[in-house]
Amino acid sequence: MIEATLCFALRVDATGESVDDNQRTEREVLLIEKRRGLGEGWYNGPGGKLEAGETPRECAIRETREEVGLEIDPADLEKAAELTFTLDSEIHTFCHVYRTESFAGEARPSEEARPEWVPVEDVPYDRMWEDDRLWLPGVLEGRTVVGEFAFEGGEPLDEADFVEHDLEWDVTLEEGADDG
Ligand SMILES: Nc1nc2c([nH]c(=O)n2[C@H]2C[C@H](O)[C@@H](COP(=O)(O)OP(=O)(O)OP(=O)(O)O)O2)c(=O)[nH]1
Repeated sequence: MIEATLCFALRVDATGESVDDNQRTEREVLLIEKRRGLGEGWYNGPGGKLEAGETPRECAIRETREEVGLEIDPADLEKAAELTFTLDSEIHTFCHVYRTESFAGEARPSEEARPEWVPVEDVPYDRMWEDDRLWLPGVLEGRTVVGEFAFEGGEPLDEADFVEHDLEWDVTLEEGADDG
């Protein structure tokens, strides 16, 4: 089983667009266009596989730094979801999902990722993993979720068929003892 992470950074953008002379503010999420590996060409949050000895929280922070150059304090990461992806009835990947509204630095591209701030209302679900439209909107609203997503058709996971899912919302997500 692969253990992996995703990290969704959120900010409020004052667009300055006037609606009846009121300044409109818009929440934005930092997505990446993945340049290689699993999910290449699709949008996702920064993230990736845990390295040996690393906690999920440390992994989410490292991957966000490596892929887009933002620095996040561990205390500012909020656990938002735990997602299990099965492939042909076996657990393929367990993914820890975090969100944060506090970070330092400006997003910059890397070999793995092209970052893009996207209005939360305009997330390009048609260019993402098929299951994301089921859980990411709630996560971006601040909810928590535990989900299981079944894929069939053999490796690689991103070419398999998404066949069924189960979601439990607004759960308390326990942090592991080493994932403080
Ligand atoms: N949003 C979303 N992300 C997913 C799904 N399934 C899935 O594995 N992921 C994530 C978990 C990981 O963050 C990422 C895959 O890990 P990765 O980016 O390290 O994979 P890779 O093959 O590119 O590995 P590497 O070469 O960088 O080592 O994709 C899904 O259905 N939706």
